[in-house]
Amino acid sequence: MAELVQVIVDVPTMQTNRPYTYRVPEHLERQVQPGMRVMVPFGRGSREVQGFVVAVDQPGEFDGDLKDLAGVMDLSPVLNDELLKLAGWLADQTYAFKITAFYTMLPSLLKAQTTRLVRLVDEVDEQTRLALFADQDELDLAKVQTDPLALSQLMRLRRAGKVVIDYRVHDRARAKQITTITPTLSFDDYEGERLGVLKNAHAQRNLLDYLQSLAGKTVPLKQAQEESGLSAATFTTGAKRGWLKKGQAEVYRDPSGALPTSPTAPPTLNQEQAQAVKRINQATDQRTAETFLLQGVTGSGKTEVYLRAIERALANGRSALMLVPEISLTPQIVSRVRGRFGKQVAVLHSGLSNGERYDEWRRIKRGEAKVVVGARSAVFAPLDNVGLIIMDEEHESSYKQDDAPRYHARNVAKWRAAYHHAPLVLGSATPSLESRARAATGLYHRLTLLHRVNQRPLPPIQVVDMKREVQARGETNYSLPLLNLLTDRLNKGQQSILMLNRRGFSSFVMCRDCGYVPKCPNCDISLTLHMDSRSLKCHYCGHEERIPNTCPNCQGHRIRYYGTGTEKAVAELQTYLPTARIIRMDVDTTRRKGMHEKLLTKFGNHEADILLGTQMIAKGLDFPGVTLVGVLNADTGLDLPDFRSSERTFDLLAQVAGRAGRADEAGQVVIQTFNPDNYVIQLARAHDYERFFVQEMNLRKLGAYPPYYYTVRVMGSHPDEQMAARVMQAVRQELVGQLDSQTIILGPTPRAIARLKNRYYYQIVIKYRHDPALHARLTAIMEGAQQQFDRETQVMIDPDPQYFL
Ligand SMILES: Nc1ncnc2c1ncn2[C@@H]1O[C@H](COP(=O)(O)OP(=O)(O)OP(=O)(O)O)[C@@H](O)[C@H]1O
Ligand SMILES: [Zn+2]
Ligand SMILES: [Zn+2]
Repeated sequence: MAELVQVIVDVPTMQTNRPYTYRVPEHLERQVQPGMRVMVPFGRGSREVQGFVVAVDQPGEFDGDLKDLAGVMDLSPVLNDELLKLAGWLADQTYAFKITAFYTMLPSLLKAQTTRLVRLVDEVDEQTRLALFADQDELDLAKVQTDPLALSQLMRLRRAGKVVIDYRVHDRARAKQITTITPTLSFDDYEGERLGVLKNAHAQRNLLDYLQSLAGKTVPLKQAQEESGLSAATFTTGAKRGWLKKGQAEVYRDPSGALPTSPTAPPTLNQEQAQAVKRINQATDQRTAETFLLQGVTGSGKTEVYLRAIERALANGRSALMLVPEISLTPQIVSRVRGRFGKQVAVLHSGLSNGERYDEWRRIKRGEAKVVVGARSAVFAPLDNVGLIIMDEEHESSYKQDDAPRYHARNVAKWRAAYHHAPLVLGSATPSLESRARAATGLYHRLTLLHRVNQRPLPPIQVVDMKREVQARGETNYSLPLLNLLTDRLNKGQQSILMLNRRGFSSFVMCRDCGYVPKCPNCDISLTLHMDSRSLKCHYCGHEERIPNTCPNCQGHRIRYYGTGTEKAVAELQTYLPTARIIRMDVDTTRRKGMHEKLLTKFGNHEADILLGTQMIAKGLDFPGVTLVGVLNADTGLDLPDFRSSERTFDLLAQVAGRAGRADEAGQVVIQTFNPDNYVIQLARAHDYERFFVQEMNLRKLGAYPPYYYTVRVMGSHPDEQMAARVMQAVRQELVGQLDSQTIILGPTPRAIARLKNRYYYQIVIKYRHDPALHARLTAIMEGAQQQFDRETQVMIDPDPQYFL
């Protein structure tokens, strides 16, 4: 009767996307658990690959054909039961390989082939210590793989918490160590030692004084040197004389060490906030997996509501997960959460080094961090006993991952909330239409914050028609009304924020005279510019036309690729306002780590008058000194070939306008546009999300777009363009007639970036309302693609795509 395990191997192909059975060698029996990584022989030649144990079977008859596990990578599971289940669901929902789903949940350090070090962290009996570790306090796990006795002893020590396992790729990725010193003698014994020290050996005498003052306490060597003023060499001498013991302590890298974390006293909640907190806390207490939509205008104090709700979850002995769109863009939120909950907070985001990320992940896994703040992938944080999940700015498209697994963090959050019986709070000033619609049908519980805190008004918005400005003064980024207000703020010593929207840079054309943007005659969305073929294409239906020389609307000759750079905008502004101190913020100036925070801190300290940046400045900033916000080009983005372009533009305008007048001084907003009458601009000007919602829903209904329809995109790629097109034609044929009568299949069309890494991409878009057969059909198509065509064929499926380019 041999023990058998089911293993998903790290061979990401369609054929290997299922568990393989392995026999557990005798010395590992009853040691291997689901969620552990193992090494297994695989395929022809039986090379060793990494894999994840997904199940341990009841001991069964030994089957001679089965291979043995080659070894274990972990002494305890890296994925718990919840995350294992979640991975299975994720792979299925997003049409991804199971192995890809596993790796998505883990810090990248655990993905690579790493050296695994077992380290002693507690006293063990001398015999075991010598036998296993010789005179070291760490050992390479690979070296004892073939020693059954040693392995089982280590697993026992691991369960007793006496050893930990560390992964080493490069040195910097290890758990960070510092040297410590510990006094070894009693106060009186140090007095005795004094007698043996030469009169003029001042350093050693001072060392004895210092050691006495420690009263047995362990301190970092660096701190000891600073406090005593003694050199490292003196401490080494002390160690040789037996006065102190040197040791190693593990410290966590602190990814947000630079952020201010002054403890903040919570303000008294206003009535709207209190009401929202009360409802959420009720659900937390009663452990109901209810979804709330917290719809609060900018500056209404949503963050404070989150903090109070987290407080309640913690008070109930549970943990909390808070998702934010992109942490490096919202350092202020992180510092507020840290300010409230201190060391209990772990921060996860893409800007961390591998080592930092791994440290934070371990702190969470060990239960040392109970609150996790992080961007998209933090939704997989290995928290136990989750009592609350928050998703700030829930409408942000960055919550959807573009690569496999193509998941939306909102759906994962929902799954985990249900698993833990915890409420999920979706917060936004401008909810996604999907979420707002669900709140309308009662699926979500809607909570509103209609007013800014302290009843400050939302800032008035002036819309400036740039067509007239450009006619009167020639090409410029700055209208007269905006320049006048900027000058006024400069004179008053107040600050301004200017946004240059670069979304969709150069990917469409627009008439500079009348604002006309060519649209698809079939789909009513803007056409995408293809420079290679000098044509305009529609990505839904494949319609194609030449770039016009004259404007079909006004017969003007100034058809331009739309877009303008921040650098140019700053230079132009400086000519109008030579004395203004301007900070430029875009991908170029924030590429270096920490620069984003630095620039914001500088602006916060009023070391600059104007912050000019791309849409990265729109989010979450809370600067009391800002009384003017200007949007230089509201149109960019408005006419992108995407049914969500209006929604995104509205969101962005509402967000950026929300940065003005958050403190005592009233704010003012200027929106420059070539389309002043566009309903998106008009409703943003009126701060009227609710009317925008109603109007946009009507358009979505007419166009059969989400949230009335679900969408899924099927992409096929091949090194040969003909083949890529043929594959997608065939996929279409397989679906036609097999789906619900209301289901719509569009395409195939070439993708905007039709060729990537020497592969050609074609896609079809499927729109459906209710189609129970679709999921299984698509899964089958993906699984069968390589057999049906050739090995070079790839079929990828993207459920609910955020972009269609
Ligand atoms: N009850 C309160 N009393 C006084 N001040 C408050 C209260 N609640 C929040 N604030 C303060 O009001 C400001 C705005 O709050 P907050 O940033 O939470 O709003 P928000 O809704 O998250 O805004 P946005 O969506 O624009 O980022 C913050 O400086 C916050 O400290
Ligand atoms: Zn025109
Ligand atoms: Zn079209």
